[in-house]
Amino acid sequence: MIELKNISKVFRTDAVETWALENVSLTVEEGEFISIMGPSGCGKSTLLSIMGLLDLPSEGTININGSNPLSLSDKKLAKFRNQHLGFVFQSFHLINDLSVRENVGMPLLYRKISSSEAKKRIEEALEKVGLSHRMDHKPSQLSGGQRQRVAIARAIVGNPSIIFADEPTGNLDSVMGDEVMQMLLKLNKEGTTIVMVTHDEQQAKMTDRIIRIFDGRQVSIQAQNLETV
Ligand SMILES: Nc1ncnc2c1ncn2[C@@H]1O[C@H](COP(=O)(O)OP(=O)(O)OP(=O)(O)O)[C@@H](O)[C@H]1O
Repeated sequence: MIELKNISKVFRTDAVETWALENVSLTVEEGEFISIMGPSGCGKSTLLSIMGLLDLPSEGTININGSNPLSLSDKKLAKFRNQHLGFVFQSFHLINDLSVRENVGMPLLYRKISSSEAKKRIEEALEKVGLSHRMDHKPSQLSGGQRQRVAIARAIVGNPSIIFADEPTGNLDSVMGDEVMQMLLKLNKEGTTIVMVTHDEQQAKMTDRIIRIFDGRQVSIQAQNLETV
C-alpha cells in the first residue's frame, strides 16, 4: 500500500520557484492499478518520481508497505527501492552496450543472490514477457515494443510489489502499445500494484482508478467501476 499525505514539491532556481505539486494526498491499495492523467507540465512525472522514491518531496509524508522510507539513510532508501519497487519509463532506459539478459539482470546486481539464482530469475522474467528467444540480442536489435517488454522484465526481475510506469506506451505505435498494456494488466492480475502515468484515455479506462492532476493539484479521483466502490 502507498499512502501520500500533503505532498508538495517545489523546484527552486535563483530566479524562479516552481510548485510542481501542492498538497496532494492519496492512497493506493495493494493490488490496485491506477492511472495518473493531466495536461503537460501538471506534475504527473514529479508525482510518480516521489511515489517511487526517485525524488524527495519538499513537504509531506509517504508510507509504503507499512514503512516510512523518508526516514531512511540514502543507502537504505536505495535498498528499499530495489527490493520493493520496479520502474518502466517511456524511453525504455536500457543500456545499449549490454545484452537483453544483462539489462534485465541489473536490479539483481545489488542483491545477495548466487549467479545461478540470478540466471533463473532473468530467464523467468524474460519468459513472462515472451522474449526468451531474444536474451542474447542487444536492445538496438529489437523493436520498440520488444524493448519496452525488456524494460518490464527488468522491472519485475526482483519481484517488486509495486511497479511505477511513466508513459510506458508513449513511444510505441498502437499495436505495440496495446501489447505492453496487456502485459501490465496481466502483472496486475497476478498481484502487482501498478501506478501508471498516461495521456491515453482508453488505456486509463482499463485501470481501476484515474487520478486527475491539474497544475500541481489533484483535482479528482475517478473510480472506474462504481459498483465495487
Ligand atoms: N528538475 C526540475 N527543475 C525545475 N522545474 C521542474 C523540474 N522538474 C519538473 N519541473 C517543473 O515542474 C512542473 C511539473 O513537471 P512534470 O514533469 O512533473 O509534469 P508532467 O505532468 O509529467 O508533464 P508531461 O506530461 O509534459 O511529461 C513543470 O512546470 C516543470 O517545468
